[in-house]
Amino acid sequence: MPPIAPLDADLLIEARWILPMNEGLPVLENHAIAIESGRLLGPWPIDEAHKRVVAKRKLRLKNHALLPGLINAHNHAGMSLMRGYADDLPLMTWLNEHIWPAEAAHVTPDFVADGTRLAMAEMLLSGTTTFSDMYLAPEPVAVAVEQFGMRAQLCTPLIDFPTPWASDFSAGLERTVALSGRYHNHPMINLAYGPHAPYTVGDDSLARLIEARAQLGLPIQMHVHETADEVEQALSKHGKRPIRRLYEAGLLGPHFQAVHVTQVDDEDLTILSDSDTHVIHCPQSNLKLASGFCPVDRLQSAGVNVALGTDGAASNNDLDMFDELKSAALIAKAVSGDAAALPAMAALAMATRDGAKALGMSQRRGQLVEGFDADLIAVDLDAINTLPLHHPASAIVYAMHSRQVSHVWINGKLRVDEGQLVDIDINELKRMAHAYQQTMSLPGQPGEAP
Ligand SMILES: CSC[C@H]1O[C@@H](n2cnc3c(O)ncnc32)[C@H](O)[C@@H]1O
Ligand SMILES: [Zn+2]
Repeated sequence: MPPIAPLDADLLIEARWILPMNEGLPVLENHAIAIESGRLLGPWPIDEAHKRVVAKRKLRLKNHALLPGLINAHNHAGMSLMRGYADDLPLMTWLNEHIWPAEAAHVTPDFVADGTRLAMAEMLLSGTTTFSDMYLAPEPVAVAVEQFGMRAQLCTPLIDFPTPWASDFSAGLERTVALSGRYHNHPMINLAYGPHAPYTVGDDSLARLIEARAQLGLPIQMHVHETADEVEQALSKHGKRPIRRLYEAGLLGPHFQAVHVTQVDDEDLTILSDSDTHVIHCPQSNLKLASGFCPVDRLQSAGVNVALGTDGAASNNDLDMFDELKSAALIAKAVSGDAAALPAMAALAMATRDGAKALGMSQRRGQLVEGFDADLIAVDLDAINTLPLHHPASAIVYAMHSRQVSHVWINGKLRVDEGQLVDIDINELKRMAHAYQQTMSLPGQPGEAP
């Protein structure tokens, strides 16, 4: 047998554990993985890796686990500047009386860019490499995403009333065409349509969206069945539940990402499963707005792909996907009455492989396997709260804190090194957030008697 020619690599990472999140691969112990030109090589046992790879640099992470970068499948990144702005309210009061008036008063393209930069710093430090965003000015978000070196699906805001972005739904569709021309085949940015919700998008607009999609073929992300009230009001207004209305309009399918989905009857379940529609679960936002509980176990048992998102920082109030996946795992057990529901590996899959599937990226992201994009993170498990360590997935999901994220690579580039952002001035971001705190100060807060 002729000797195998060694492979060149930019970096070889040795780790105590690797969680490839591939259905055929177990958790690997004392393995190494390499990065070459933004792609992954390996993984192999450490000894074999040294024989196979000639690397420009090597990194030894002896107490760490490597896993795919987390995928936050639903966010409104610009809303980070509204963190804590209107707490302890139900969804429609929160939106109608607080958030939409605040957006009308404060949201400009600069506000969206600044809020997105703050959000991306928080997401990078807590291990997110890809996020989906639906907010009021996708153009400055795209510029900020390129600056920070993250990956994003940008959902263009489409709603039946004027926004700072577009005068109406049709104008939003036209701007989507322009944006998709600019970012077609972009390595870091994907576009999607972001019709806001069934209660803000009428039947005419749904029909226009279907016509428009026939040309661009983009995915669609929409808030759907967020609360019981939404479903009841739709029954009075349209005589059918929103999932049936969207299905009859011809909108559902493997390109459709339904966010929240706390209300699911048997017919909804059949529609979602038969149409291969994806569900994006946002457990902490649903808890905080008292919106309800997404029946993750029932959906997954019916074959529905469920991804995970934080929603915006105004309803969460953070963008920490490790925190989110722990909440998802615990709530799934309580809601189904089954402690075996959503075990640790399945919760991690929701935040990685299943997120990639929902966003149409599963051929290249969400797993640590040869040829996939080098979007990966290291977590240091040698901490008081993760010892003793019987199983890395258990430690990561049930005990770890996101401050244990030590390294983040996206497209092979180091974005977090030893827990610090690379090439991003965190103090400048803090000063910017403080400045918005002054200009957006709320009457009577803080310190006002309750
Ligand atoms: C059209 S841009 C997005 C729009 O959505 C609003 N929003 C933020 N969080 C939620 C939520 O949980 N349900 C419904 N709408 C939400 C946001 O404020 C923007 O106006
Ligand atoms: Zn949302």
